[in-house]
Amino acid sequence: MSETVLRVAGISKRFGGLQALSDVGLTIERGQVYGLIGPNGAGKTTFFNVITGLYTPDSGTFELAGKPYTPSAVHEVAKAGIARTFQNIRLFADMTALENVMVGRHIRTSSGLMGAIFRTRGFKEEEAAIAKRAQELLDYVGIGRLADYKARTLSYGDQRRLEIARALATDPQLIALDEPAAGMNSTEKVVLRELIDRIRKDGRTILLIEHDVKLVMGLCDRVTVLDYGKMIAEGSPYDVQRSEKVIEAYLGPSHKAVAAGEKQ
Ligand SMILES: Nc1ncnc2c1ncn2[C@@H]1O[C@H](COP(=O)(O)OP(=O)(O)OP(=O)(O)O)[C@@H](O)[C@H]1O
Repeated sequence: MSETVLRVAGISKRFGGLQALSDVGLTIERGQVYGLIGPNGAGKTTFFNVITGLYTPDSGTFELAGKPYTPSAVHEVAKAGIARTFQNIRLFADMTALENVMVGRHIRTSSGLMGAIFRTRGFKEEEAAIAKRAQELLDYVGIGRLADYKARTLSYGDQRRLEIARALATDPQLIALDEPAAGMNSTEKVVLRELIDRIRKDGRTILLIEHDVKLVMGLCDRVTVLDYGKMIAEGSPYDVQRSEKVIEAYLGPSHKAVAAGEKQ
């Protein structure tokens, strides 16, 4: 039986005179890769920012794993179980790859500030466990050998993978990836696709904003398409690619020919 991880409804967000989101809602089931696509400025990142507590919506209801949640603060949202990456990579540039992942893990630790100040035995044991888990996650995303390198020295593709490792470190119910393939070459995209597939197979649930239509259509179970802040389609990749509204607003007429060709 399917189990809902995220259910949001009626999200609206206005910036001055601009209605960035109008009555947007979606439901993501456990184990799905869910795609959010649309033209530039459609409201995808605003949606991410709302569900992760960076922006306060004007309206909307939120439920994570069956419990209502209020995305009021980023830290609280991470604790509740949503982790994310950013379109413009946000790593601690002068910390090592390992340390960056350890930071993600710290929201699940218990020793607290006093333990850190007095370096209690409990704190040291916890730190060792966190470092071990962080190394495992670096290995998992394929950059284990770079653990001791400063984040800023990593290639673009490796920095994106490091962001994913850091997000996974919080043991999220839902991992939200904001354009993970941006700036990647085709080889890096293949590796990324395999990684996202593996994360899903290992039981995680993923929300993906991505402009690479091939990647989205190949990976996602469901897709929502936004245009000017409104939902213009929701469904399987197969159906969404054939929606007239989506072709007109986003995919373009050449895609229509491709989709028609596939049917034959
Ligand atoms: N903090 C803000 N203040 C004012 N306007 C904003 C703010 N954030 C986003 N917007 C506007 O809201 C609209 C939606 O932007 P958003 O970044 O969510 O789109 P997007 O679909 O993520 O686009 P892209 O694919 O280019 O990243 C745009 O017109 C943008 O200029």
